[in-house]
Amino acid sequence: MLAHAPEGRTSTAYDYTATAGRQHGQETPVLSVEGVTLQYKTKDHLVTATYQVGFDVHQADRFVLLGPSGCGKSTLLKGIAGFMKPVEGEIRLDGKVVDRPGPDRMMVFQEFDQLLPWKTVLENVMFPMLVSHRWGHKEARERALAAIAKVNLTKFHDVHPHMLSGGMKQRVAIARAMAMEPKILLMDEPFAALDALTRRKMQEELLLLWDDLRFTVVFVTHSIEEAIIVGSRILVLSPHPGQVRAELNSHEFTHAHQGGTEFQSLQLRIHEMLFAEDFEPEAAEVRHG
Ligand SMILES: Nc1ncnc2c1ncn2[C@@H]1O[C@H](COP(=O)(O)OP(=O)(O)OP(=O)(O)O)[C@@H](O)[C@H]1O
Repeated sequence: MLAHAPEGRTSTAYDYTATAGRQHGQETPVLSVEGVTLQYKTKDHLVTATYQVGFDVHQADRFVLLGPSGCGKSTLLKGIAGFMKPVEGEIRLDGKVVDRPGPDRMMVFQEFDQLLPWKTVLENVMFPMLVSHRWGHKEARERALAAIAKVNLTKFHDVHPHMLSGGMKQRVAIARAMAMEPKILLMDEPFAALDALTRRKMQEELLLLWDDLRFTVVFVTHSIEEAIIVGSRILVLSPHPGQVRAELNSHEFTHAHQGGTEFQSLQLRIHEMLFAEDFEPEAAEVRHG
């Protein structure tokens, strides 16, 4: 079956479900989003960005929020990060309601200018560690150097961001976030502005890093292909305002499967879910919220 059925129910089509995501049993999720509606109040309008969205993210999930432009993916990340409070529902991290930002949730953005231009790579990676006061200078330096080595930038630790390519800057941003040992890494279309080859390389590197460290990540994208490759689980959101259409497992797909029959069927199926005007979610595919 294609979809993950939260209550143990099953659905039709493809069998992509027997995954780690399903073996958590009673384990408390790292992140739990329940019936979350997020709104923006502007001078003239009330914009509902997401409507009653619900999902659980477990330890070591690579959880992808996938949906068309404007469906509220970034807004959901802002809610998880604690920058926005839901008008309805609840977001919990390790069981505690999220009501403010914290160093346990580190964000990596699409923008290349998320690094401080006047600081070197090493100083950039050390910066949040020093600000958080969780580590002293010496330890922060050691941790930063280790994180920089993990993303293969040791030779560049002393240079300033303007000397780096877009992909290298993203690796620094990832190293900076990982060095903080967040409970959850939040990535908002981190590779969208990269050229196709660099994007693919970055996806591969992220998966290698995950193989090594098994961190928990929520990854936003509007690319179906990227969602299938990067994600172990995919939450498919409807167009604006974002509502859950399905929750799928895709942990076994890598770049090597691209173009294969199963990969293509999953791509097509997700495409239908995303864009069919008269989409009727199968009961077992819907994650209520
Ligand atoms: N600061 C804001 N004030 C008012 N409305 C906003 C604001 N930010 C986003 N919105 C609206 O909320 C909705 C969701 O936006 P959001 O950026 O979360 O979507 P998205 O799925 O991340 O889109 P994209 O893939 O294009 O980045 C959109 O209708 C958008 O216009």
